[in-house]
Amino acid sequence: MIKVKNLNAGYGKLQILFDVNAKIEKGKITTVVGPNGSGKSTFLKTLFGLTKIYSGEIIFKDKDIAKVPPHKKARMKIAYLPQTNNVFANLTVEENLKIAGYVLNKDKVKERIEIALNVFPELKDILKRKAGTLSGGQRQFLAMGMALVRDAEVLMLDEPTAQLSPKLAEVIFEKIIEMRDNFGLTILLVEQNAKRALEISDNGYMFVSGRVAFEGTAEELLNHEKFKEYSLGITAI
Ligand SMILES: Nc1ncnc2c1ncn2[C@@H]1O[C@H](COP(=O)(O)OP(=O)(O)OP(=O)(O)O)[C@@H](O)[C@H]1O
Repeated sequence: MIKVKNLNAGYGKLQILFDVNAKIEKGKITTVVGPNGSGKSTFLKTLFGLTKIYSGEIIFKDKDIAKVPPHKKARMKIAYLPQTNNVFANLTVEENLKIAGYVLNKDKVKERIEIALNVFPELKDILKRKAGTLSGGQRQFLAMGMALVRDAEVLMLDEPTAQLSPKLAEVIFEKIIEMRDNFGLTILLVEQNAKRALEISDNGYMFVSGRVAFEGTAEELLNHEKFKEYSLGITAI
């Protein structure tokens, strides 16, 4: 679905990603893990067009979209959910859902909101609440629901379980699985909760210092000696 070729990117002159090659397969969950500061978030931002790309290609549906700006990528059904500020705080839950579907016609928006509320029934009772007053978990449900309203094909999630209780984190992981299995979404996930994230994933990448240190099926990563050491905190890699 998305093929990343020899990607070099960063912020201004500060290069963060070095020669990254990756394949994000259609209808699968791909998780990026790695130590703090290894460039995981920068990778997602780069795919969405929010950093400076020095060289390399991002192939999506046979086209190089490396230079396509974020608003056009959104129209190409690529959704990016940053860690924070992923909803409009001053608008209600309902307004957020409606705004997510602004490019669709009215009937279609209604239909998509219904679909989103079926996946996130937790939102049904809080439709009139301002998004800024929601708990972390509710906000995450809303942000993911908005991506469903938009009918996104690719969903890039930056640490969706950050600061959530283990129980709520588990609910988010279940929703991610549901979005893959029931809607065929292609999901790219960055997670601190590396072990659990890989357990629900098909494929994985381990980033170290802005480079792909190793890659494989999620199972291969989970069983990789280096990954075991890293997740046990024995080595910083
Ligand atoms: N807007 C920015 N401008 C300049 N440097 C930045 C910016 N955002 C991130 N960086 C730097 O890029 C490097 C990689 O950060 P990034 O957030 O991509 O790592 P990460 O692997 O997602 O880390 P974490 O797990 O801590 O979120 C860090 O050194 C960080 O300080």
